[in-house]
Amino acid sequence: MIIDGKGLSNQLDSGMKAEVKALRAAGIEPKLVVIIVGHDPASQIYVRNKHRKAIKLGITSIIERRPEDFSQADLLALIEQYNQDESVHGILVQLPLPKQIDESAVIRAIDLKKDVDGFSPENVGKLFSNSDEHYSVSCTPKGIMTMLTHYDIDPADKHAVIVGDSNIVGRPMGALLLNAGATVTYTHILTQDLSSYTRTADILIVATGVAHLIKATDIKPGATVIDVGMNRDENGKLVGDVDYDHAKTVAGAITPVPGGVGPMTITSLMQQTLELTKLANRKILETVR
Ligand SMILES: Nc1nc2c(c(=O)[nH]1)N[C@@H](CN(C=O)c1ccc(C(=O)N[C@@H](CCC(=O)O)C(=O)O)cc1)CN2
Ligand SMILES: [Mg+2]
Repeated sequence: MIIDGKGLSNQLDSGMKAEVKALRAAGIEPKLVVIIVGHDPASQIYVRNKHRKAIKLGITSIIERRPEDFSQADLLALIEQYNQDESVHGILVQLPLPKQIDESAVIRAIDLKKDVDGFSPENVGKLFSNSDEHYSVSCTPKGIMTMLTHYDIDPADKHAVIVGDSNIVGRPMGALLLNAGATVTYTHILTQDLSSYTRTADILIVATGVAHLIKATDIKPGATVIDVGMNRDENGKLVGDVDYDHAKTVAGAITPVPGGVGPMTITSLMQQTLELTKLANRKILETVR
């Protein structure tokens, strides 16, 4: 089975469009600000994709582009401007940032109520403690959970193996799967004999940025394989971290690249923008209801 992230993403649009329409009818304009510093070509594509999806759904989208040599102080000031702007519900700073900027200082500067990426220490803490309170979650792992749910792949009592220990994908992914009842194994770049772990995975999440790291022989027959990788091969073609053509003959379910995880990342961003919009306006929405 091929897990069609792009198709699911498009399928979820109509519900979100209706939600935006209802918010606008109540006088509420959902608004997302995306800040991008520098000229990383992949980031330009992702930001453009986010903007297009927002416009399609009726969400107001502002893109703030700044040059490669933009200072941290100026970036913090720009974030503070939007923290103060009550018309803005979500603020996202596209990663990676140029080297002169401290990513964690930038993430901490974003108002918690507008942290649509779920990267703040408070949101991460709530995720890892499986909090009952509202929190945003990193959009890629959230999108993966939405795909698993849609395809009736229940993580409960499954062995999930995470390859790649990033803050954006690997670490929050493991927490979400644990919260859903999976037995989770985190691997690390220092893990020896990686395939001895991957071969025992019922759900295998791969997010390393190493093209074709995972071969068919590294996969347990019937496993669900989620490929978060986005690499350019020698011909400039976009390929994942999984050797898809061979892996799909072994896996029970697998995401393609492109058209798998990427579009669902953007769907999650839109969902969380709407959640934060509703939270910021809950008093108004209570009286409308
Ligand atoms: N502030 C953030 N920065 C980054 C995040 C994030 O969630 N927040 N995640 C990644 C990049 N990312 C979103 O920003 C992202 C990556 C890929 C896609 C996507 O649509 N991929 C398409 C292919 C696009 C292409 O042609 O290159 C696909 O997989 O089909 C969307 C968003 C790092 N930074
Ligand atoms: Mg913060």
